[in-house]
Amino acid sequence: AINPQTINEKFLQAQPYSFFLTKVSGISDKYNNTYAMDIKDLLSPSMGNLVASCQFNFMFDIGWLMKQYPSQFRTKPLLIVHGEQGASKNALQGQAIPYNNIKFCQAKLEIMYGTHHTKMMLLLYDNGLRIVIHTSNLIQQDWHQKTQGMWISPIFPKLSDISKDKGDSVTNFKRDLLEYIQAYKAHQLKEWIDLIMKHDMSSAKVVVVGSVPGRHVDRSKSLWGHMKLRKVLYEHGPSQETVKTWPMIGQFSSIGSMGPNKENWLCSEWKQSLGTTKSSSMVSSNNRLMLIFPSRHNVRLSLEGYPAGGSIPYTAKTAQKQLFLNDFFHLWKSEGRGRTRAMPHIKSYCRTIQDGSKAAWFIVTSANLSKAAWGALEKKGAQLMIRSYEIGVMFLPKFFEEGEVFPITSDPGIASTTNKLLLPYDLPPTLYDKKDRPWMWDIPYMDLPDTNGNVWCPF
Ligand SMILES: CC(C)c1cccc2c(O)c(C(=O)O)cnc12
Repeated sequence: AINPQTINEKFLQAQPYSFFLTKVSGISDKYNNTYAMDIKDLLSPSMGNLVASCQFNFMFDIGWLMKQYPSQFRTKPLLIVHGEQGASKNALQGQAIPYNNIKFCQAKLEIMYGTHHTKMMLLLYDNGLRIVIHTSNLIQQDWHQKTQGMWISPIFPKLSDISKDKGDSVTNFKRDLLEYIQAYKAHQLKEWIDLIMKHDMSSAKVVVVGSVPGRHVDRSKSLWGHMKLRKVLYEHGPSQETVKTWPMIGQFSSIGSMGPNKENWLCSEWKQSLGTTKSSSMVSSNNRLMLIFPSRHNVRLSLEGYPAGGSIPYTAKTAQKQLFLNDFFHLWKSEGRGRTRAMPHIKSYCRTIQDGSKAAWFIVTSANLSKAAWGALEKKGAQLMIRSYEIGVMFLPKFFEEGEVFPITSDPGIASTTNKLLLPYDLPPTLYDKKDRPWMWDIPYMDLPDTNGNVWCPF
């Protein structure tokens, strides 16, 4: 169906990638009726008869979240996995006082500046278990007028009790998901770990790419962050031959401090990981790295206006320390998806041929462009230091029987009649003009009004 009418038709149309954007209010329905889901769709009875759920996230509006569940599911057990401490932990728990079905699990954050960014739903139904890995906070504004991404798993059926099968897929999705959740070492997660173990995830076609805080050494160094990406590309990536001239693209909604020049981290270890190919991790430094990040005018002219920048927390202080990034910045443009004015909160990474017709791989993740999220090598590369919890999924052609590369498009009409992977933004990316500047959320913009006629005074 070109224009699916039901949630199930929408879900089926987006297979086998099952990569969706969130619904955006204020744009033509045609951009929301396909390859897009609202949170109410995800929690709808059409997706399954909910028995219990677990919500991993960073920001929560519990009252709003409960209203997104259909009324008959609002009393089902709900575990909230968060990273709050002290007073903000008490405030979060205070939000849930009216709901006796809600329990909490506090993810430990023992390294400074770490955050619990991971956004994931575990949805237990009477006939199986569904996993959603996404980029939206559980607050109304994150599902209103932003570009957000999600991967929705099929319903994984229960393993038959006598089954000796581990129920994993060729991408080791189940092993990696379990390893990620076990890394929390939280007793509140034990029942969900046991549930995951009891389900057959052999149909999962994506690879988990997660980050867990710590100083990871030896075998653990390649379990997380950009070193996991490097390992996956070394084992399952494109051949050096195929992609040697192909640029790498990073797209994100915040940026960390990465040293005074590109050789400190961005174009050394991080770019080396993105540039890894099958059985070769020689860094082809002449490959272009393109960074898609909203400019000041992208934000000003967005559906939300300057307030969209409240979710794009790049500070002038950090920007000032890394002006080399200005050569890499490209505008947020999503005409194909009708979302040029829906500011990105999605984070995605890929490697594509210059004309944007093919991709060697694609990742949707909670991870912004930061050492905290992807990790930084220390002790002469012997350890990978990660500050935050993150999770994303990687799409590799070989696991979708697509040969070595994906045909890609950013036009839903083309995607619905072909088997192309539908990207969230237009390709090739558009370089900033000379006078364009990246959005910074902590400086005033008084010279030009935004969509709503307002200026921005962040003091
Ligand atoms: C500076 C921090 C607190 C911040 C501000 C605004 C939006 C943020 C956000 O959306 C995330 C996230 O989604 O993980 C994480 N930190 C965010």
